[in-house]
Amino acid sequence: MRMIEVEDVTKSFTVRRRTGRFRRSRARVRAVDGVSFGVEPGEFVGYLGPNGAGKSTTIKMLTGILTPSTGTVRVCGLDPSRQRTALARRLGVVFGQRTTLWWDLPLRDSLTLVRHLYRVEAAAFRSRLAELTALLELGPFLDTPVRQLSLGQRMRGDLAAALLHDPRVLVLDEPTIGLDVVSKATVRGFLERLNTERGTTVLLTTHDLGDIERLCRRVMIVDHGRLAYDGGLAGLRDVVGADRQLVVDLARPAPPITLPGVEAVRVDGPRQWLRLPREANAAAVVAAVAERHEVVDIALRETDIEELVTRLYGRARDDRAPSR
Ligand SMILES: Nc1ncnc2c1ncn2[C@@H]1O[C@H](COP(=O)(O)OP(=O)(O)OP(=O)(O)O)[C@@H](O)[C@H]1O
Repeated sequence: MRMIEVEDVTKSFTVRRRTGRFRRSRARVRAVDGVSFGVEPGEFVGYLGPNGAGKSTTIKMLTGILTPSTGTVRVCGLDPSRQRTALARRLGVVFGQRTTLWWDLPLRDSLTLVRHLYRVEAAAFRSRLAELTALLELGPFLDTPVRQLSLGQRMRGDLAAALLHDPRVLVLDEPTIGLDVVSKATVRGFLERLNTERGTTVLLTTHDLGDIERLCRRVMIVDHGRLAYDGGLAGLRDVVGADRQLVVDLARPAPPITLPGVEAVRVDGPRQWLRLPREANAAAVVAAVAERHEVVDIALRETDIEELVTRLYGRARDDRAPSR
């Protein structure tokens, strides 16, 4: 059974717009527009898109907070909006922007309350709490009130709360937002282990491409409510048609290097940046450059993921421009 199944789902909202000084009209906004995808057990999937693309709306439909306007959603075989209580036992949810913990209670007491909400047995709770405390390094602040925790500590506490009942699927909305480098690394390392060692299925929305590169074997990119891409990171390079760059350090400054199919896109003293088409044989280009010039150092760079995603967002917009 697939862990998540989304079939031709749309979600529209009615919004009121000012159309004149005293006039308002109602308009329908399609936040999610015909999205379909499936997630298999044990997958780790990234859900990316610019602001307002429809990510949070999708997550809310997966967790049962919102009901789709049309189409069907199944998580662990259940209809989230109709079987929310049954689903809660199989699903963990973390929203980076808000906490599910009680501000005035020490973290330990908050987690005990969560234990009762999910009806986790005392023995299972003890061993699970001990395990999560070790993995997320909660020990030093288990007895601190939640309001006194740093953002990174609170996020680790929220992860523990979402996972106390050992759900099969974990849905995360921006779990690393605002975290410093060390906290990010802890959270990412934890999620990676959860997925590889426990087999928990994870769906993650983020604007942080570092999260995606570190964790996700598959990415879905949504733009204007539609899926613009669904596949591996390597495939994204092919879809966007990304070039590679050869950075060449010569012994001394020289005019821009020209070779068939290769273009010097930047020259800075003895350093030149050459654009290689994807199909070019990098070894042959390196040999040709070395034959003509005295080369001190050479590096081959793939277009980074930030650039790929920016290009894909731009392309999705260009595709739609004529119909708007
Ligand atoms: N309750 C609502 N009522 C009206 N419009 C809404 C509502 N919720 C979302 N929208 C609109 O739906 C669209 C998608 O919003 P959504 O929050 O899903 O985007 P997002 O991809 O999560 O963005 P971000 O990265 O900024 O969180 C936006 O145009 C938003 O204004």
